[in-house]
Amino acid sequence: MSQQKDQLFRQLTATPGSFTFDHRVASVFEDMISRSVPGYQQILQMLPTLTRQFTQSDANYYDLGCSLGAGLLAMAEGLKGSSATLIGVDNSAAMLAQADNNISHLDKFTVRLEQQNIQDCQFERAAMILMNFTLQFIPIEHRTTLLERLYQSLLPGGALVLSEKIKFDDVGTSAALTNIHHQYKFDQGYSELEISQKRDAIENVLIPETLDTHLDRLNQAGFAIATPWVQNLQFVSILAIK
Ligand SMILES: Nc1ncnc2c1ncn2[C@@H]1O[C@H](C[S@+](CC[C@H]([NH3+])C(=O)[O-])CC(=O)[O-])[C@@H](O)[C@H]1O
Ligand SMILES: O=C(O)C(=O)Cc1ccccc1
Repeated sequence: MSQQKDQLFRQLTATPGSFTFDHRVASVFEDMISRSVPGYQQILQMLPTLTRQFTQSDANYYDLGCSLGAGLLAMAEGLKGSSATLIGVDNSAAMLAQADNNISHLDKFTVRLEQQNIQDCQFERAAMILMNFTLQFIPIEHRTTLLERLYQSLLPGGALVLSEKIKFDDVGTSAALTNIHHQYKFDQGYSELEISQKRDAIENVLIPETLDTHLDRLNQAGFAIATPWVQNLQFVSILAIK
């Protein structure tokens, strides 16, 4: 990946809610997400194992909001030797242009990238669906319908891996974890100005919900099992099984 260091928020330019997945974000995204989301690498590291566990024959493996393709690469690693179709969906052309480059060596599998809003996609015969920090960008009122459609598209025993930034009802808990997260970003080399500008830019763009809201929605959608399997501060990954 020809990625650069994320310095997008060094200048005083960000306006509230201005964050978009344009070419500037795409060109630094790997660095941005690694230094902003504690536990991101930990989730990716375990994905081959999860994928291996949920492999089924003649099935599809989706990465929704695939960005640069990190989830597709991790799932492909778990699928070694099996016949499978990997499908990455993202609505950002800038992200997909780089993803295309990053996945070009995966010639053992059928791999497809689709530039689409995931709300408009058809899904079928899914053994595994990954939504690694993507649902948080979908308007709340559309999340239930989307998860119900994902559930319908999964094969019996299929898995949804849903990673999200979550919020907390308790003010004290929320403040404590937010402060540690800011300290984490500071320790990763972001300045106070960068941290506060990024916070403003993603306000009302990234809309977190509580863990209970996510688990309730998954149960409502029909999932037999829905459980967090990784949590690092306010970043949680849920495993839901049909
Ligand atoms: N409606 C939508 N339709 C399609 N794509 C969307 C939509 N909304 C947002 N996106 C896309 O979802 C991705 C979210 S980033 C995922 C990281 C990746 N999963 C990773 O594991 O590296 C997470 C983050 O930035 O916090 C971006 O590439 C958007 O273009
Ligand atoms: O940077 C943050 O504070 C986040 O919450 C995570 C994030 C990571 C990448 C894009 C948008 C949000």
